[in-house]
Amino acid sequence: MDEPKGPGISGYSQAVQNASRSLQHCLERAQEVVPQQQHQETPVYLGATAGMRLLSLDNRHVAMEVLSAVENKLRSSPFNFQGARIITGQEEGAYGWITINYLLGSFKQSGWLNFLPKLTSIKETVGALDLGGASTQITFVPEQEQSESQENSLHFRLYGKSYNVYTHSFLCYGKDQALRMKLVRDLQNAETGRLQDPCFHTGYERNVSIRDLYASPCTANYKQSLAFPQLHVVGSGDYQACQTRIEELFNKTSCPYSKCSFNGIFLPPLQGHFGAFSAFYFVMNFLNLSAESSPAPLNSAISTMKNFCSRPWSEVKAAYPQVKEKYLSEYCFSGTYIISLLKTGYGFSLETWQQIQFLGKIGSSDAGWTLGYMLNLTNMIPAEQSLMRPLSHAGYVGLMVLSSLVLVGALLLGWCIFRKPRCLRKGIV
Ligand SMILES: Nc1nc2c(ncn2[C@@H]2O[C@H](COP(=O)(O)OP(=O)(O)OP(=O)(O)O)[C@@H](O)[C@H]2O)c(=O)[nH]1
Repeated sequence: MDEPKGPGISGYSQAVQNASRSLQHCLERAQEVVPQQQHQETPVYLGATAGMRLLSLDNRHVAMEVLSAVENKLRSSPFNFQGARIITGQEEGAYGWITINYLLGSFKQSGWLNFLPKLTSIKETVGALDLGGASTQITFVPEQEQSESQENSLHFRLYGKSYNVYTHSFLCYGKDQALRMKLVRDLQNAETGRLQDPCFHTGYERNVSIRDLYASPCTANYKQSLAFPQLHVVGSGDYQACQTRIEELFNKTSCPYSKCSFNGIFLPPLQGHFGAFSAFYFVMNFLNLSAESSPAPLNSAISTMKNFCSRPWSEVKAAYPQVKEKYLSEYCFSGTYIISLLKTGYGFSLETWQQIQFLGKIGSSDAGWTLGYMLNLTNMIPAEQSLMRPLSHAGYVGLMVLSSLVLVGALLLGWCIFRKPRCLRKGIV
């Protein structure tokens, strides 16, 4: 779910209306895709993510109202509605990891092997990097089984194999909330309502309501009374300066563990390949930095960003008339944020950057937490590997013929024994 607007009845009712509209759209689409005779038996679950976690922190009552409005709508749909809830950051990380490894066939060493040769030639599971609007998750199987931080460790038993998984969800570090956090930090030194921002293109201007900016729990701590009600953001298109400001969001000063990502959060050494999806993919794909076979090296990603951020807004707008202005205007910030998060936040190096693959879909399925959520709720992934290997078509036909022969033989034997004792005497059997 996209993040809700800040407090104030109008902001919240707007959020409820938006949620209701998106849901209506989803339901209409689902009714087209699922054959009508299967509507009643098709289970529907709703999981809400960090936008709703933030709303719940800010105003639990309103968050529950939003959920119950959504529930009512789903209950009146023709589908078999099973429940709506806000999932935790840990769950979001875990389900994203389950989704991509399920689709890549890492649990059973089969699946969409031909679609992603780089990731699917790997025998181990693949780590998951998810970037939303309000939170971001990193999940992978570290080399060391013992975790220094229990709150970051999960244990799964899937298809007869045990997995000790590291996961962390950074609330407020989704790209929309990160932009808000950057803006309120920039505002701390501002004397007027005009802010020069290197993360937007030159010639780009945007007004941001100060009230909205401080409305999120991610920015509330920075709240100060300002003489102006609006912030006037003016782009200056400078990747390096933008990166410097973004990096201030990652506090690397103290770490109570042997190794941390940022803000004192434990992070074991990065291990193996990673699939990066959701906004990681939307942004890197737009910037042509997501090629499946060989994603651009970190250095070329940085030069692409330098070049892109320095382009005047009028030129960018003219070059991409089909892209929504909200997304287009923020690609400079978002691309820079992604590089900083991966490099400075998580510590990907020039070498380990090459282990990341930006994924939109795997086969025909979206990479994201939702499939993993459904697989879990519908018990589609067994804890133990089935002892019987599934039969091939030829094996199945052979088995059917053999069973038929045994059945006929048994009937014949029964008939001989109970009805025609002379069969035995004549030595038929
Ligand atoms: N460029 C681009 N951005 C998109 C698109 N769809 C969504 N986004 C943005 O990508 C970010 C992630 O969106 P979602 O994947 O819906 O994630 P979310 O529900 O906000 O995730 P949480 O933070 O966990 O709540 C948000 O900032 C969206 O505004 C798209 O088609 N193109």
